[in-house]
Amino acid sequence: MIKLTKAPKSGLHGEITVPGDKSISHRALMFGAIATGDTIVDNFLMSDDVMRTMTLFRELGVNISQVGPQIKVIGKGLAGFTKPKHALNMGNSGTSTRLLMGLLSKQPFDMPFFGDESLSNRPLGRVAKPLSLMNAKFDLTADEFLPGTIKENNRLQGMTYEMPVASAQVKSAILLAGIQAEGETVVIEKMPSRDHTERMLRQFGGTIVTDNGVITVQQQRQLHGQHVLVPSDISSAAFFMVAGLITPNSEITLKKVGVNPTRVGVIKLLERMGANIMQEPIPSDGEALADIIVKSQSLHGINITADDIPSAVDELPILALAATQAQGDTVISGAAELRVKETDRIATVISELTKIGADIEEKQDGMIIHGGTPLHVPQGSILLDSHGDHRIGMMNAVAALITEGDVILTGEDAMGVSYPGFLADLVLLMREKI
Ligand SMILES: O=C(O)C1=C[C@@H](OP(=O)(O)O)[C@@H](O)[C@H](O)C1
Ligand SMILES: C=C(OP(=O)(O)O)C(=O)O
Repeated sequence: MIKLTKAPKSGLHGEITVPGDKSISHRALMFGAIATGDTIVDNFLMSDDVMRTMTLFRELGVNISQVGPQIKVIGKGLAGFTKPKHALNMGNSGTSTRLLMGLLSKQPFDMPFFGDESLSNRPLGRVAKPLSLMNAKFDLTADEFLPGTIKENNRLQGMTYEMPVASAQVKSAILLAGIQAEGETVVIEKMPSRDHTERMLRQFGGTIVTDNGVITVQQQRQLHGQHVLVPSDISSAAFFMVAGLITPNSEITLKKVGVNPTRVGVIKLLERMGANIMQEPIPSDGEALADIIVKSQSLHGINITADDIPSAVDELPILALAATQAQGDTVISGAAELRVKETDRIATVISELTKIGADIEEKQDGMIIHGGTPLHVPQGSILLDSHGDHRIGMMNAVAALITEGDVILTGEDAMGVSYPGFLADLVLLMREKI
């Protein structure tokens, strides 16, 4: 439990380097583990979810160590894992679970796996079904949830699969099985989702062809350990972008943020809301990087539709907060995926922001946010709860900056899933301007 005060009248000021990208850190461990030779990772994210993936690979016999500020993974190759002694604990992490169902779908032993309460309510049929078409085998609950078992299997068969949902986790699970399958594996995406798996496979020496939403891989003979530089996570930076925009008199610089085109939806949507967000590109051999500068500005409501969702899927809670401060209505539709994240993020965004005066209507696949509502605590103090969801916890903290009255955050530990030092960084920005 932690009490947050409103931001000072002088606003939020300073420079923040948010931690490494969660999606890319997971994948650096995965590719490092299945490659031969050493992989060195810079700016690796030490958060609860990524540490889960690290622990899982250690249980599979992979040597992973910290060398100064870097992480070193000694690759085992795809056939080098040893049978884990315990059931694999996936914690709260959807990315670990779904990607590893693909990556570990051709191992000579059964692997029981389980997760926490939230993860045990997230759908796995979306990966189990396509992977089963490739001859992978899973035992899951009748509803296709955890706990379950990734079954022993010695043969995968390539296939062509048209994705029914826009999901980088589903796409990545199929590709990570595809690189071990006989024949060709083709994934067809209607809407582009984050492409870190495709980029990293290429970086590790693999062959992959991407052509207008059609992604083709073959069985890969050998991948080679690499040096991976993880950009700062745009999904974490998004909380400070919105904080800077909606807190009067602010100016915040976010350093070396990953601006991969499949991830910059939050910037594009804020620009559509009228924000002027400065990007100073930084030369990079890998994923695109930029410093991002935001100043307080007025915003207006917009329509956010299905096409906008994949590149901003994790940023919708903080965008909803921005919309409460915009002039006019913001209509979010085609976002039913929000209902199957760490929480039902349509329900939890509404439950927390309406406690402090936001005016939001719930829709099955989104919400209508009636903007221009000053946020205030109706009486005494108010508890804003994360519901165990890191992104809801961080949204609550940013809301507190502009809320009149005493806001007490509960369940703030959840922030450690993607950004353990979030509150410390926020407090840094709140120091009076010198
Ligand atoms: O592939 C990834 O690293 C992720 C994909 C997204 O999930 P979906 O594939 O379910 O959309 C995103 O919400 C998650 O935080 C990370
Ligand atoms: C949905 C998220 O992660 P995951 O699916 O890996 O639990 C997230 O980080 O917002």
